[in-house]
Amino acid sequence: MAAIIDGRAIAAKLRGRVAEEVVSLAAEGIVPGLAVVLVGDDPASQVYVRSKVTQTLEAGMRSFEHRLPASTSQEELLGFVAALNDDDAVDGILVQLPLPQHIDSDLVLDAIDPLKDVDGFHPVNVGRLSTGTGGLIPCTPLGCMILLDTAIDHYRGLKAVVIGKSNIVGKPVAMLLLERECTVTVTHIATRNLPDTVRSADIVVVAAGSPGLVRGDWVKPGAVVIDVGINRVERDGRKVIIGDAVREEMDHAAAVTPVPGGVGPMTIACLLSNTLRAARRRRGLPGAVREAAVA
Ligand SMILES: NC(=O)C1=CN([C@@H]2O[C@H](COP(=O)(O)OP(=O)(O)OC[C@H]3O[C@@H](n4cnc5c(N)ncnc54)[C@H](OP(=O)(O)O)[C@@H]3O)[C@@H](O)[C@H]2O)C=CC1
Ligand SMILES: Nc1nc(=O)c2c([nH]1)NC[C@@H]1CN(c3ccc(C(=O)N[C@@H](CCC(=O)O)C(=O)O)cc3)C=[N+]21
Ligand SMILES: [Mg+2]
Repeated sequence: MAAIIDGRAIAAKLRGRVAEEVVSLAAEGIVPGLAVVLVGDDPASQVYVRSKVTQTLEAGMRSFEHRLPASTSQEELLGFVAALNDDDAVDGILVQLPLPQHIDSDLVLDAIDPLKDVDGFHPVNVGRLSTGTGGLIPCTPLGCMILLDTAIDHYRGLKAVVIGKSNIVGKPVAMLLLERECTVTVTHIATRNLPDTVRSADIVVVAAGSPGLVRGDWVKPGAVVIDVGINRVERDGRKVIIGDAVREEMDHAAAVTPVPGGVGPMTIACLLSNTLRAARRRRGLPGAVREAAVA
């Protein structure tokens, strides 16, 4: 039987460590603050933003929630981000994606102060990740690595296959695996013979947004499967959330992450840990939780 990696429990532990560090920073008069900006009323985004706000407050940090109408212009949003950059109470800025069609999200991400970019999406942080020179690391990839660490002792030389090449998951998780000296293959919609490519993997990270894409016979016995996919589907007349891998077919894997309760909760815990890290860094204090979690 494959081990089920308990993302909820691991995320709760990480949030607990963040909360402890927040307490010790408070003794120095520092309270980290996270600003979350939501433009429009995408229902999934509203759910995520609510969890982020609640968990930020539970960790003892300040939360600044900004809900802007879908009609917000690009100029207005850029002005808003500039104000958050200048606000000393704000250590982290997250602009929830996707943004409405009429807004160029690359321009918005470019406008965020890299030191406050807790999503790790600014080109400076993307560059820092690719050169291995510090910076803020995207939350979902970071969460994937923390979960992988529970199942893998030695990454060096392992074959990792990443399904998906997005800027927010596929590419950065591939960079982190490469940093650990895995041999990394990044696949996407044009990849030929995806099943055979996946069959060669010791580590599979799937972030395609395609429910049930990865079948049991794609997965080598003893491989570890990290399922990033969040798909809302109807099953037996009920709305449920499932991942990109068929969990029931993964018994021969060494370990798999469930959906829900796997990568999702880690994403938010890593957001809190990045906010703490940004708060420390901005004040010239040495690093925070991340070093301990992903050495
Ligand atoms: N758990 C969490 O915290 C998070 C979960 N997610 C979830 O992860 C999934 C991916 O998110 P995101 O990266 O933003 O999505 P994107 O849609 O931006 O990227 C999906 C990627 O998967 C590739 N892809 C899609 N279908 C296939 C297929 N059948 N075969 C091979 N490759 C495929 C696409 O290829 P191509 O580029 O060629 O089109 C693309 O590179 C979604 O379900 C999303 O909801 C996302 C962020 C956080
Ligand atoms: N700027 C930006 N940063 C993001 O990090 C970002 C974003 N935009 N846009 C959307 C995606 C998606 N995302 C998730 C966060 C938490 C869960 C999560 O907590 N999932 C739980 C609950 C799932 C549920 O019930 O909906 C779970 O998987 O167990 C999932 C997905 C962050 N994203
Ligand atoms: Mg895309």
